[in-house]
Amino acid sequence: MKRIVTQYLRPYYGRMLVGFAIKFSGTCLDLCLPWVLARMIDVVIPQGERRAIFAWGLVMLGLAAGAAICNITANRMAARVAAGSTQAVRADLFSKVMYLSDSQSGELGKPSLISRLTTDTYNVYNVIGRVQRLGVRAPLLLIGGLCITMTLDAHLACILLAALAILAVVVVTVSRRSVPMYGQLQKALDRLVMSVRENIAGIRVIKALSKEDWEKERFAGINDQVVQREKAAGLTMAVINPVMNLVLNVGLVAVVVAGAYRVNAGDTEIGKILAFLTYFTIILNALLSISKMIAIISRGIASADRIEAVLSMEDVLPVTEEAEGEPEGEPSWHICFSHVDFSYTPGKKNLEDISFCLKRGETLGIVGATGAGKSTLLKLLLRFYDATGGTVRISGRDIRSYGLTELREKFGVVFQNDVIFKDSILENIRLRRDLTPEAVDKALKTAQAEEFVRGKSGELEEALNIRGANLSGGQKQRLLIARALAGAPEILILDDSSSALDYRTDARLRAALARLYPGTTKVIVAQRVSSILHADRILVLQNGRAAGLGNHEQLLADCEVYRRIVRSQMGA
Ligand SMILES: Nc1ncnc2c1ncn2[C@@H]1O[C@H](COP(=O)(O)OP(=O)(O)OP(=O)(O)O)[C@@H](O)[C@H]1O
Repeated sequence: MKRIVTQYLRPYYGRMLVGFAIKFSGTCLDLCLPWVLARMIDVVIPQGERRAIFAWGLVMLGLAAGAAICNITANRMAARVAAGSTQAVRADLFSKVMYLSDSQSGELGKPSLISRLTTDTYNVYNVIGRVQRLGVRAPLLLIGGLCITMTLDAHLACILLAALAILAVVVVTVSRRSVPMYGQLQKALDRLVMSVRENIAGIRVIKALSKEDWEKERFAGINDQVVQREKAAGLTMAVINPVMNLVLNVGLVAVVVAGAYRVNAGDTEIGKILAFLTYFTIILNALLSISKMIAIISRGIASADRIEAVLSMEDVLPVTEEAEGEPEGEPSWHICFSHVDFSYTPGKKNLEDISFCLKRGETLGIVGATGAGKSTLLKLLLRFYDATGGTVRISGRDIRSYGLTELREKFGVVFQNDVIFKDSILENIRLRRDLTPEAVDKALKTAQAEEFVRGKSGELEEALNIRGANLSGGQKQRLLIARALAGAPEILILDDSSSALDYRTDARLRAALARLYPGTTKVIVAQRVSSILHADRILVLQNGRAAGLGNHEQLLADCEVYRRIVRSQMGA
């Protein structure tokens, strides 16, 4: 919570101080009202002077109106501060999430990141608002009310103190039990979000394998856990209100009975008893508000800690100077991997001693069995991860010496199962970039997407469904390739992204790429040998190691793994 208070609330310190002062004034006015009422009944009305009664009536009206104006003003200021500061927290958290490395977001988990951005920021909003609205008011009503009741009638105040003690014990006991319960509930909700996300994303697979019942059972288990925890927390909290009402009513009866005796004995007056009853209600409600505030604060602190854990994550991909004494790479090579090793987890090398270089405009094809490390190699090139050994260079410079934005601007990328947004075809290609219509047309033409885009309605403005649900697999791939090409990238990366194209379209795509983007260096991962057959260099990966590097003919002559792949796909 420290960072929220010192960083995000700092711009609002002044406004919050003014808000607290206004709230303080409004609460003081509220506290004066019952005292003035007592004076009216005990002193002013018995004197029978109309003007005095009228004047005191006006005082009461003024107090009530002043209190209302102050409280409304302070509450509105509080709402603005809570909304403004939470907006800043959410914006920073969102941009931090955008820049987290793959390993960091994998460690936290996507569902947890989603709840940090949604539920947790909402909890923080609630705390900031609630503390401003009640942080001054409730304690002031409690302490101020107690002081006034002491001066009104110390004997009756003892009844109030006894009721307060009982209520304090109940509130503390219940809060101690319920606060950890809400923590547990939040964790169960995280699991629920994760399950929903997985199920919705994989709904087709679930249907295809007729696993609906199994998934329903699994979901019911998680749902049940949420319900149990909600119930446990709810049932515990359910004690507070009825006990509070019971204590309040018994206390009021005791005050009325004791008060009646004292009025009869001439020790006090009716007005004071009436004022006392009002203070009694005010004080017990203040205590209840404080207990609720404590519950909201503890939930908010847990949420703020989860948010701060993300915000304070170290940058694991810092930009470095070129290492001292390290020879600059040969700038005539556009991309150069030199003895690159990489492990996702210590102890197991997922890539080992990978070396290859490409000139500007050349094409590298990468083939290998599933899990051989093809996508991992691309992730190192894009610097989603840093190599654990060796160097990756672009234009002779270690990629770690580029700023991440500068580096990634060089690329046009299509990953496996990339995302189509719920937007028009044009926006899906442009992605808020400042592209000329000619660049978009050229990309569409190269990606062989023009005919189906124009064929659909002739309009690039046509809206697409979320995840491109109204497109076929091949159409989606062509659109994604057009998106990657539209920015005229220095390097084009295609990760198994023409697999859904028929052979003729795939061949036309390769020919157009060579003709229209001759200066773009292409790195193409493909399961189909035909897609990379004509590449200047082909890297054959096997269990993270290079089993062969060369063009098609060289590999056919020298590389048994490649020969096997070709034989299995194209026959002898
Ligand atoms: N985030 C990750 N954390 C840990 N291990 C991973 C991670 N991603 C991939 N791996 C492992 O690294 C190895 C290489 O994976 P990679 O995705 O690079 O294979 P690939 O050749 O692209 O496979 P495919 O053709 O199936 O896409 C695999 O053994 C995989 O289990």
